[in-house]
Formats: sequence, C-alpha cells, structure tokens
Amino acid sequence: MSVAAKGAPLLSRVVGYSVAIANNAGNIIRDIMKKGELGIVEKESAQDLQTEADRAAQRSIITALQKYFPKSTIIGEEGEEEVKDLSGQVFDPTADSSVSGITCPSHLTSVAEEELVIWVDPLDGTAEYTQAHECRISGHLGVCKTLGVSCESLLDHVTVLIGIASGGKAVGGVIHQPYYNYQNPGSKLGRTIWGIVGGSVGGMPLTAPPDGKLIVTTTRSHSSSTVNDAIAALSPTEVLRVGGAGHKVMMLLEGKAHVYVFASPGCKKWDTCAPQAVLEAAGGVLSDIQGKVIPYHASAPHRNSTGVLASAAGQDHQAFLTKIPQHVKDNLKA
Ligand SMILES: Nc1ncnc2c1ncn2[C@@H]1O[C@H](COP(=O)(O)O)[C@@H](OP(=O)(O)O)[C@H]1O
Ligand SMILES: [Mg+2]
Ligand SMILES: [Mg+2]
Ligand SMILES: [Mg+2]
Repeated sequence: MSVAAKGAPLLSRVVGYSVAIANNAGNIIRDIMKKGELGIVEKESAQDLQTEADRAAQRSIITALQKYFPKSTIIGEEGEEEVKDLSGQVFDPTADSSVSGITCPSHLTSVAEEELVIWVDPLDGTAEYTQAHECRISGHLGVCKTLGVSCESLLDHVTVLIGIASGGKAVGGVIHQPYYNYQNPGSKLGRTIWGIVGGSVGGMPLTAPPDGKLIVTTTRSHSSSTVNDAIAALSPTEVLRVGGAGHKVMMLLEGKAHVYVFASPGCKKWDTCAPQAVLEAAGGVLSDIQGKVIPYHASAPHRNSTGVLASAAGQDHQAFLTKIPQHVKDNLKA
C-alpha cells in the first residue's frame, strides 16, 4: 500500500514522506559540494562545524515536515534560526510513491501527530563532508597524504537522519546516504533505508556480520582515552574508525561490523534517534554505555551524555555492556 494512501497509519506516512524529504536533502548536499561554497562556520569548537549544506538541508527538511505534520514537534541539529526556507519553496513529498511495504505494528497504528517528536540531523558526518571538500580544493587525487585514504571515501560517511519518537521512544527512522555508490562514476548516487520498530525495514539488504571475528566501529574524528578504553575492553579483532552515527549503524545493518561503541558525551538525540529505530526494526539494539534506554521526548536533553553502544541483530548486547570498564561508565555521567 503506498504510504500516501488514505487510511495508512500516520507513522507509516511520516516515514514514507521522510524518505522522499531525506532524498531531496541529499540532492541539496551534493549540489553544494559540487558548487564548492561550503560557508563553513565553527559551532561549539573546531571539531563542531556547520556548512551551508547542513543549513540548507535542514531548511528543506523541517519546512516540509512542518507543512505536512504541523502538530508534531520537530527538533533540528542546526537550531531554530535554520528553519525558514529562504526560497519560499516547500518540498512536496506526496508525489513520491517510491516507498511501499511500510508496515506499522498494531500498538503504533493509532499514534497521533501531537505525540510525535521528530529529531532531524540534516547532515551527519559534517567533519567528513568538510574534509573531503578541503582535499578536493587542495587538488589531492587518489590517496590523501594526511588521511591515508582517498578523500572521496569520506563522502559515504555522510547521512541525512530523520528520527521519529513517540512516548519518548524511537519508533521510526530514515537514514539517507547521499554518496552511496560514489565509487562508480555515472551511476545513480544515494540510497535510503527506513524502518518502524516492530514493523518493517526497507531500502537495503540486511546482512549479519561474519562469525569468528569481532569488528568494532567507532568515531574517526572525536576520539578520547575513554572512547579508546571502551573499545579495547571489547577485545576486537578489527576496529573501523569512520565518520557519522548513521553511517556506523548502517555498517551494523550490512554486516560490516558487530558493534558500534562511542564512550563519549559528544553525540546528540538527532544523531541516534533515526539509527536506533532502523537498527531495532532490524533486530539490533542501541542503548547508552550503561545499557539504559535513551529518551527522545521533546524535553529530553539534546546531548547523549552517557554515550552510545549499538549491536547488530543476533549479537549479545548485554555481553558487550558487561565488558565496558567501570571507570568508563563513571566518566560518563548523566
Ligand atoms: N566531541 C564532539 N563534539 C561535537 N560533535 C560531536 C562530538 N562527538 C561526536 N559529535 C557528533 O556526533 C556525530 C557522530 O560523530 P562521529 O562522526 O565522530 O562518530 C557527528 O554529528 P554531525 O556530523 O551531524 O555534527 C559529530 O559531529
Ligand atoms: Mg554537527
Ligand atoms: Mg550528527
Ligand atoms: Mg549534523
């Protein structure tokens, strides 16, 4: 049933429209990279940047969500000032019926619009987006001397995150990856995965991580001794240091890693709401570093001050939590 169909549960429509809205934001993100004027500003620190792509993507996402779901509460990473759409245009997601098969569990079919809190990260992986741009303008081709990897390879760490919460819980999510398939010039760029907890997941094949290994994924640009102590405590066979909360959860879904651990207060509700909903719809688990449920009601603090631990479906989340040293848990206070 197309999500636009009358009678589709509200949550299914919000997820379906959010897929189209996130895809449109992906076009904006790619266009601004192509134009090359990123308009980079520093927020809380040099490790916390914001570009015109973050701002423009947020304007397009939030104005569309506000128009079609005016009674919901919408919270975007880039704050209130970056909401008014300068072009006056509001993206229309209703024409896009590419998404079908969104099923909503019975306990969520009657969720009302007023109950919804939508957490928006218009561009997750800003550090990687800006670094890829810096490399391009400095004429790096192939493997970048500073990064040791090709600059382009950072681009698919970027995702657009639209997370939907009801009753303080992550219940629906959309993760769009604008640069998916960048390795194949001329091919269609981008993919979008979506899910409803207890309902369906769609947009990419789900794969279990390999047996006999323990692949941990974590931040590449916001590390600390506490972050590294938590990783070491899991005794991984491999550590993948990549950008983006959304991108790391996608790695759990496509079998590239078993667990994502981030023992830091650095990420926020908009980084984890959408990834958590999609991961849990696929059978995985995402909690804070103590194993507590992350709250997503409108008045919840934006910062996830007690860190993040996410495991792929079939993994023993509790076993990972037990291995996290007490000093790491003590360092991350609510
Ligand atoms: N110490 C810190 N300061 C600011 N932002 C941080 C941070 N640690 C993590 N984050 C944010 O959390 C998200 C995931 O981080 P990472 O890529 O390091 O895993 C990124 O979101 P944004 O790119 O949307 O800002 C990043 O900016
Ligand atoms: Mg940011
Ligand atoms: Mg983010
Ligand atoms: Mg962001």
